[in-house]
Amino acid sequence: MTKIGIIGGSGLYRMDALKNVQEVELDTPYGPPSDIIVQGTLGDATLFFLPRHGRQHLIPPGEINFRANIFAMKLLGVEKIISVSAVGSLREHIEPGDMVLVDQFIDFTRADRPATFFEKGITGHVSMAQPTCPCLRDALKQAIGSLDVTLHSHGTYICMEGPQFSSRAESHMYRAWGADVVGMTNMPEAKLAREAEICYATLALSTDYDCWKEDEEHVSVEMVLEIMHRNVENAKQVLQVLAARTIDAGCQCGSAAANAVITPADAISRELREKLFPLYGKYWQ
Ligand SMILES: CSC[C@H]1O[C@H](OP(=O)(O)O)[C@H](O)[C@@H]1O
Ligand SMILES: Nc1ncnc2[nH]cnc12
Repeated sequence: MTKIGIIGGSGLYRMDALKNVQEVELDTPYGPPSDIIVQGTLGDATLFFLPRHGRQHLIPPGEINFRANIFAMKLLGVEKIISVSAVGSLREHIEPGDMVLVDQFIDFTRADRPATFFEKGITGHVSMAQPTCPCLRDALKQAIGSLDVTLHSHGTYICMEGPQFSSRAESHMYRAWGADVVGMTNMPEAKLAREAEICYATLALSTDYDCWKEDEEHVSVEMVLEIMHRNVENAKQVLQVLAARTIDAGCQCGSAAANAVITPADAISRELREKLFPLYGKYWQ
């Protein structure tokens, strides 16, 4: 059975459709993940659901322990992660309620978000040229195709620091930089998934026009949650359809770190090798 991790964002805190549900409480070398992970079956897949802000939305974007979340998914054997995220639209044609299959990111986070597993005695550089998994995106595209939802099958997500929403000048700047949607959470999540050799794709739900569009009301939490409540069932439906299908395995995500580590294995301390064994042990046998 394919093991799929779902990282739920604003407005998606549970997945009631899961069968054979078990709650998994895990710890990682980086601390505990955002919440208990709910494991269950859906169609032909085993799903692991983790709300990135916690079930009660206690964790703001800048305080999410992204390393713990991704490491926990790896410990559970997750091979593919779908990030479900609320985003502001930076383009007229991406309307609130639309879905966007993000394929590129701009990391504009600025505070202290630990963004790598390669530190303190090991150096590695993975490629982020194609930061999302083409096979997983394709499977999501097919699944969304069966619903009555407007889908944009490409899009660049700029990850801002937050937690405040952007100023109008920033919103215009993101547009000038080529971003299509804005959010606060997909970085460093996507980078860490790549380092952990887990396929990653973002199912973004457009909830607002941020604040660049002067004929529209500027974004507010109320607006985001209202649109999310109306559309979260669609996102769950997509996951249900996806879980019933076979996802093409032709991507390179599972070996993303194969040639990334510069530090020779015998120069990495035993302690560090033990810590990172769930991620890179296969290269150190
Ligand atoms: C509640 S509005 C801002 C909030 O929503 C998005 O969260 P997520 O990506 O987890 O759905 C955005 O990134 C902000 O964290
Ligand atoms: N306009 C916006 N800016 C940042 N994050 C968001 N999440 C949803 N809408 C957003």
